[in-house]
Amino acid sequence: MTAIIFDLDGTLVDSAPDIQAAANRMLEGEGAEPLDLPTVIGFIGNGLPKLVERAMGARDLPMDRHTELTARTLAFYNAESTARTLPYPGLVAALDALRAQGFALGICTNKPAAPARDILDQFDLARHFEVVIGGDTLPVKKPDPAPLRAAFDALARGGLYVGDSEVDAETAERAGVPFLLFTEGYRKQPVEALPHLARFDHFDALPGLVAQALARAAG
Ligand SMILES: O=C(O)COP(=O)(O)O
Ligand SMILES: [Mg+2]
Repeated sequence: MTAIIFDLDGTLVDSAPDIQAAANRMLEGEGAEPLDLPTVIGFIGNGLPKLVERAMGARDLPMDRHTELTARTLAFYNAESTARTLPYPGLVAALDALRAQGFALGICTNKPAAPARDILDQFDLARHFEVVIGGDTLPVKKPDPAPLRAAFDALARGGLYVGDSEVDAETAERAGVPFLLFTEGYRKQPVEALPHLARFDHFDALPGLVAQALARAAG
């Protein structure tokens, strides 16, 4: 049996507006101007500590202040991680179809594991996934391949990675795993710039694409 591991932010759920709200509450506390949504989307992908660093921009940020602001942003986010977040259209039907075909599903995200699980619970998605590796599950984050390898190891099988970003494409490449690119997420560059076996713009297409991709990866 094959495993399919998914990224979370910008892949399964459009979560940027809640991330923006948490970042802006932190910035407000610092007396700083709020960030617009495209700017925040550009900061997503390398995990929350990196997002806080980017949100604070050129401001002097010693390590203990960074730790404190990251904790504060995470607390704001944990308190409200789903108010403005939505799964992408067709997601549940695609997950049902993949599980009916016998695939084991998992998550490998740079989002901390606690809010990742809250989001999965809130949208009744948790039942689809046998493993959740968050950005704070291991000492390293994507694009280090270790979190993705840990997800496959937990399911004791190989397979495909599905994600939306440069970070995901690099992670898959470094892990030696075929990558499927969801094109409606938070990617910064054109699709051609990201190594991928195949891509899709709606979850209705995913089950068929997985079958094709596995045939191509095998052939
Ligand atoms: O938390 C982030 O920066 C990105 O999260 P993701 O890995 O689910 O896209
Ligand atoms: Mg993502």
